[in-house]
Amino acid sequence: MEEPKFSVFDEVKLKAELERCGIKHLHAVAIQSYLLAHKDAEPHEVPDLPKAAYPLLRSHFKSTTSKLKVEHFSSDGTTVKLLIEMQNGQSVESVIMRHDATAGLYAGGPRQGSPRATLCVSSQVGCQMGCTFCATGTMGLKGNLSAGEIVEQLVHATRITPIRNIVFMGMGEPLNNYQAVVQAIKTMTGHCFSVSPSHITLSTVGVIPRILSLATDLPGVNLALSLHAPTQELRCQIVPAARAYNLVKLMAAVDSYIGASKRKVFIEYIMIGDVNDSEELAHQVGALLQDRQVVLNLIPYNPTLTKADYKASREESIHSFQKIIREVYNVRAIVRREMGQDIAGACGQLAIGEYKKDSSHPQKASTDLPDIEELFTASVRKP
Ligand SMILES: C[S@@+](CC[C@H](N)C(=O)[O-])C[C@H]1O[C@@H](n2cnc3c(N)ncnc32)[C@H](O)[C@@H]1O
Ligand code: SF4
Repeated sequence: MEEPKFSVFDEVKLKAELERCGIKHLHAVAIQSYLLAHKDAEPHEVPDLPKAAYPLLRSHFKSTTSKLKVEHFSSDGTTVKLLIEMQNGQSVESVIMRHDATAGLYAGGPRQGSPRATLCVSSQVGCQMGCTFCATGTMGLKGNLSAGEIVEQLVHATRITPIRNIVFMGMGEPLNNYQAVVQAIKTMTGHCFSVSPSHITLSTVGVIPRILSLATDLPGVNLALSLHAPTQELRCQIVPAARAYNLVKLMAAVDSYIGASKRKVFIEYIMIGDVNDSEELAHQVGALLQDRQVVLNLIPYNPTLTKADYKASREESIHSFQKIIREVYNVRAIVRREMGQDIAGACGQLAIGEYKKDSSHPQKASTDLPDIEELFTASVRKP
């Protein structure tokens, strides 16, 4: 079998290989930048690159180790889902959401700055946490992505449209692939991509020991906690990982994170009809979150092919839940507008193969990409 190549967007590996050849670190950035701009470049085309690097890079010098296979467009033209195949044959999905059409996104806040897009990246193939409402959870864990493979999702997306915000809310639990995620974020915020740390949000189901190290390892990056229930008992029913990570300890970890990072934390709460959306639970959520530096995001449940017989909360239930939390407990609470549901590209709908929700929507091969305006209006223009 062919030896796997390392991704040149895995900065740590690239620098180590260059160092072995006695070549300076700064060339790593030159190589990455050139490959970002020139998909099919050759080593000798990179300006000022020492000749000694050519043989080393020739074997690794593909713009990406992964391939963009398919894009799906949402019918309203705001969302594009990318299917990306790794060199080992496994695939993940990433989703681009057009920022100026997005309300309630985390990183960078809604409608700020230029109309750039938000990219939702995957950190694992599948996920071992098994949340009862999540399509990715039904897959189990198939593998971890390398730092380079995580960054390459940004490379593919950037070739389609400039990306302003990145959310780790695709497939996988980022804190279960900690080293690779930390390394990937360092590369994304480094000289080649220059994404602002405050425009990156990492979402976790609550892996306590890693939450505690995040403030030190990724200062300036936003944290979102998928809470979904205000009591240990209910949380265990819908989020199996809660059995290992007790709610009292989890909230203590969030407090430590807020203290160390001096940043507010986003709390995600999926709204499942007749499961966790009663007024009584709204009071419990309010009581749990009041006096903490948090913003609550209520996420209407997106239909998935999980075993559980869930339905989305009714709109009235979501609004009375939100009202109680805001007005009785003075906690900031936002209802997140979901994008890309019709292409199974919304939160929790990402899955591969037989785990996938059917989507009979416009698809396109990876070659011949349209420009950005065409891309985002392609589906609405179709007859
Ligand atoms: C897919 S997860 C990935 C990040 C991380 N594993 C986590 O759970 O936070 C991103 C967000 O999607 C939410 N989610 C999962 N399944 C969902 C569904 N069916 N409908 C709405 N949101 C869902 C999760 O709760 C989480 O807040
Ligand atoms: S919600 Fe997050 S942690 Fe839970 S199964 Fe899905 S990806 Fe994994």
